[in-house]
Amino acid sequence: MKITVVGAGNVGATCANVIAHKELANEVVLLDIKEGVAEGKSLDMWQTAPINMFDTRITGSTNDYSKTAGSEVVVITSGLPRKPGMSRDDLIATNAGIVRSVTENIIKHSPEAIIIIVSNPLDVMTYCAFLAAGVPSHRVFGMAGILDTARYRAFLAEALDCSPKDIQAVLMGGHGDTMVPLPRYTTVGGIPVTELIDGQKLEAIVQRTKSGGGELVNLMGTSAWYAPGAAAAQMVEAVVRDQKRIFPCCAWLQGEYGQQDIYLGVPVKLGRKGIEQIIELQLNEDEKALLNESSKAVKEVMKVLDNMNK
Ligand SMILES: NC(=O)c1ccc[n+]([C@@H]2O[C@H](COP(=O)([O-])OP(=O)(O)OC[C@H]3O[C@@H](n4cnc5c(N)ncnc54)[C@H](O)[C@@H]3O)[C@@H](O)[C@H]2O)c1
Ligand SMILES: O=C(O)C[C@H](O)C(=O)O
Repeated sequence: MKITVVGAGNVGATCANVIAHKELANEVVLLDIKEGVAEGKSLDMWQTAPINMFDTRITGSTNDYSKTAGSEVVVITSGLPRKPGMSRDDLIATNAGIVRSVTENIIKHSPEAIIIIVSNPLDVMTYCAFLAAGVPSHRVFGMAGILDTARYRAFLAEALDCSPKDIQAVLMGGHGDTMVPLPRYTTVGGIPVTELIDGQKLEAIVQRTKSGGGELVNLMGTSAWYAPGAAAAQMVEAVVRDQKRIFPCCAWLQGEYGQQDIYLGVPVKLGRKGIEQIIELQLNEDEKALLNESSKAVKEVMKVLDNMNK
């Protein structure tokens, strides 16, 4: 088993580190365009192996895609992160070109790979990779929902003074301000969250979740990496261990939820084949309206990409 992580920046390096710690592969290749960065970080990580007791071999490469050949799973994190005052959508002009060329190189050397996109704006970069890869959509999907629900679950655990392990949640829509956390599908040890917290507090947590990425950008001057890296690694784990886990992921919709030809966050089953099932919830009218609003926002950014590709 060989896994490649493209982009050895904050998210990519964190993701590769988690993959190695969990021994999800025999080999992890970290690739970056910046001379020496991937080699340096992978050497540093490899030197933690005798301390942290793992034997996954981590190697680095400066843009030599032949080193990634035969990868079974590839995580793409290459691209600019946003700075305070920017939206994720502002990154499209730079990141679309990066994601397209990276995907083309990856698929040339690993035609059977499953590709997980992390670069922002997430939903549209996943669409961009899908177009560039020319492989079935169950093999190209994006990471956002695991991160967004992790934030939501962490905020709830704090408010309820309980373990985050006991909080289960679903969140749908695009990875932006229009994302749709779903309190009706949130439980704490099997108990509906609405029975444990008052409506106002819950609404405040929903709002904080929607701007959770921006909160961190404002604190750090760049975007988050520990939770994003761990979230992408959790998706890799579900695939390589064929766990058939149910996660919210950014998936290509062909009629599900009334959405056509769009990458959007929905609950899916993740296993060795990638997205093995899209799960359709019976949303109520309010939830449907929020999802439609989010889909509209993503479609607007997809149009920008389509115009760039003309
Ligand atoms: N989906 C999510 O939930 C989520 C979460 C966090 C970050 N992100 C996004 O992930 C991306 C990376 O974030 P980061 O914090 O790691 O940024 P970073 O700047 O720390 O790292 C990005 C890396 O990409 C590399 N890179 C640029 N062009 C490349 C190319 N053509 N080929 C190979 N490598 C290339 C850069 O050299 C850099 O090392 C950003 O677009 C960010 O917005 C998404
Ligand atoms: O907020 C960002 O720009 C990065 C990422 O999408 C996040 O949610 O942390």
